[in-house]
Amino acid sequence: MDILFVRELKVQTRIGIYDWEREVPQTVLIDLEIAADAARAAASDRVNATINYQTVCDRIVEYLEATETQLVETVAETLARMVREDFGASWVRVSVHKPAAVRGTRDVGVRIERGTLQTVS
Ligand SMILES: Nc1nc2c(c(=O)[nH]1)N=C([C@H](O)[C@@H](O)CO)CN2
Repeated sequence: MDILFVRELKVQTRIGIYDWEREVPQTVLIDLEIAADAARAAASDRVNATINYQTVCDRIVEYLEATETQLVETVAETLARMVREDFGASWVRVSVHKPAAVRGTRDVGVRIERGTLQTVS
């Protein structure tokens, strides 16, 4: 199976386990890997034959800018469900990074995989 990817989509969202943390939006970075049939898309050279990664990014930004959550896990699960249910992906890997959220680190976060990645023999 082929993979569409998005690296370091930068979004402002209210996130954190402390009330003070969610008073102002902070930056999160989203990485996505989405199973998609690149050969089918290439055969027609039409974006409607595949998942439009611009549309996926727009949806994620719209959602996260409007929402408030405590955990990076909640964001990851929500985005994984969105990509699978709304965009028809059979498998997705989602990483949510919080840069500089913990002193002494570059970033912290979570990476999850949901669905089934079909391999072609
Ligand atoms: N497993 C998690 N641990 C923590 C999270 C989280 O989202 N998942 N969040 C925090 C704080 O919000 C942190 O980013 C700043 O202290 C701590 N632990």
